[in-house]
Amino acid sequence: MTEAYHPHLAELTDASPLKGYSPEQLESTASEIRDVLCNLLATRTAHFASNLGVVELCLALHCEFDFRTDRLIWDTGHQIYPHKLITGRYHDFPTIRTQGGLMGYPNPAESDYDLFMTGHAGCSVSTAVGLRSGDILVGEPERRTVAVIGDGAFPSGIVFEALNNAGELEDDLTIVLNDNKMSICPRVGSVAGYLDRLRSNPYYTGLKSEIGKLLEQIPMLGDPAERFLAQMKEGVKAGLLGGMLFEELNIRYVGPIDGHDIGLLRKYLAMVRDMKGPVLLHVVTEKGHGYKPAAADPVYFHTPPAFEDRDGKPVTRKSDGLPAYTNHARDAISRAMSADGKVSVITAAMCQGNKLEPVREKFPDQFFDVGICESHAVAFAAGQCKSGARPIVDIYSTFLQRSYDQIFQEVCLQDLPVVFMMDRAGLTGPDGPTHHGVYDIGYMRMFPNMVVMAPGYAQELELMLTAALGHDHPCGIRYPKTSAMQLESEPLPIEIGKSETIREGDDGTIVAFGATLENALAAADLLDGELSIRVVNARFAKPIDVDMVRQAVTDGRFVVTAEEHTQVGGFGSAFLEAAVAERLDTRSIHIVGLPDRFVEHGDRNDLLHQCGLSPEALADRCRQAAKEAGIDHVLRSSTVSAD
Ligand SMILES: Cc1ncc(C[n+]2csc(CCOP(=O)(O)OP(=O)(O)O)c2C)c(N)n1
Ligand SMILES: CC(=O)[C@@H](O)[C@H](O)COP(=O)(O)O
Ligand SMILES: [Mg+2]
Repeated sequence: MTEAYHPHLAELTDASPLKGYSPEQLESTASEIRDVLCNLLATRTAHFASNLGVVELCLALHCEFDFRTDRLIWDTGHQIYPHKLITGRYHDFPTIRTQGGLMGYPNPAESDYDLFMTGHAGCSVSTAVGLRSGDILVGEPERRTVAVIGDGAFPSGIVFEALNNAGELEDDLTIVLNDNKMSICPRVGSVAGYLDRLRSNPYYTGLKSEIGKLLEQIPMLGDPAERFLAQMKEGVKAGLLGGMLFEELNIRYVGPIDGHDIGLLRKYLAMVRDMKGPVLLHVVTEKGHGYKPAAADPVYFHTPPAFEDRDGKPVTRKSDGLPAYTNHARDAISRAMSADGKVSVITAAMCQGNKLEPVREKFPDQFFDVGICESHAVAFAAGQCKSGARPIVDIYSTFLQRSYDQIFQEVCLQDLPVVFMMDRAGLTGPDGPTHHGVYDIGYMRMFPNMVVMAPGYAQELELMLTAALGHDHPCGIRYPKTSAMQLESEPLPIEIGKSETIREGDDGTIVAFGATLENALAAADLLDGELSIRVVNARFAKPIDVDMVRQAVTDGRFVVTAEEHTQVGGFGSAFLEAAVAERLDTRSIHIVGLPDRFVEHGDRNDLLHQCGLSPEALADRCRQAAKEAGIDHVLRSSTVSAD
């Protein structure tokens, strides 16, 4: 990056100099930040529109607070780039979202300015209330606390749990609601409607204080009338001044104010900073502000593919490759909804990520976007199911973790046939540990009645969805963020609890669960001439195909299980449990999955290789297993070469 173009950013080893910047210098710094963001998107996919929208807010916050001691939590954390740029990470910024480089989310390991590594929406107010309470407990009440939460994250249920607590504790707290009318798609729900009404109120330019003064002048009459009038006055005041929802929860409401006017932001941040108790400052911003194409299409520019800007026109490099599993899932869901009007699809604010926009248009009555409210999404699906509908819950594996108790109580305990499409199951790559979906086999297979399956290739996904919709119990189907292999041969029909052998072999077996099948087949090809490897497409983690387990352990000399999931409690564990139940010799079983640690962000294929799941790594694991099993594969290869 050329520092000459970003002189202010280049000098900011921390944010403290900002307090001495003139308005002109702050505006220049804002321009430098936007220039860096555009440069980044020329190199790789990243969060773009959200970051463009908080540039002024970020600068104003760091002018009015000192976050070397004060507390700042950015909800979700995808809009953290300006914060990183002004807190000493400008020079490292080109490494963002690459392995070993900066994370694309807050990361305490990078800077004391980052307090929590986050990527899941909705928790900022809770952690901020906790930070404030903790600072008081440890005798550091001088530390101020700020949570910045977007209007998409705001309806998350946990936010109202936090407001409920904050209103009672009455600890000093600043909540900045960044309202840009957008989640990833346009925001949904009645909270969105309420915020629209608040936005329609005149900007907080002092007019409200005039109204307040006017109301105070209304004369009080006798007792009964006085009480009525007092209530009416409060009602009129709240109605005129807005924010009644918050004021009623004992959270002071201030706003809405223009979130791109640094001077105005500073004025009101200074005001709310010194107010007693919890205060919500409603800030109105434009997602994508400062780059016209992003402001015009903030959905596309939420995390756009890398693009070159040519005279204000973004030109994206053409993406090649086979359609992603997500495309096949969307098409299968669409066909299922077309075939049966009782089939619904429920997304939790990920219509774009789930590629469901065409489904939303084609089946408006069967499509439900509940916002970033995954717990509600699952309980809502259970309710639909109970009524005889057939809901498909289309939620990323990692975000579905938020619904753990509803999957247990509202779905599995009731044995309701909800279908869970767990997208992004596996390593998501640059998004890193907050987004890797690597625990779902573990958390889903523990519940009685649940079926857990995974397609190993494109055609299998629709077969599995059809089987799930025809199954009268809960089902989870997991698939990763990658293109889907096309299988040349005709797939076997799906039979619950049955696997399929894709390739025969005598020395050992790779049992692949899900999309790892592609690399397992490639590994077997690499071993041709050395080892004869059988490859099984497991299809089910629960119920696991016990006959397959028995055959794999007894026919060959070793078994390698492969899954894009933590080794702890995943498919390999299920395989072992079945082998033990069958009293098989488990010494020949090798489990390949993710290690019991948080896998960092990076290129997905690099991470797969480092975790032993690339074709090369799986082939090496088979060589090691063969050696342990006493198969002298080197001899075999020399035998082969002797022919
Ligand atoms: C629990 C959870 N569900 C879904 C997501 C996916 N997600 C990331 S950002 C986003 C939209 C956030 O909207 P908002 O809070 O308004 O922030 P903005 O991008 O508008 O600044 C969503 C749905 C997530 N990060 N966490
Ligand atoms: C911040 C967030 O959670 C989303 O923007 C997420 O990064 C989207 O992931 P995909 O790009 O895989 O849809
Ligand atoms: Mg928003």
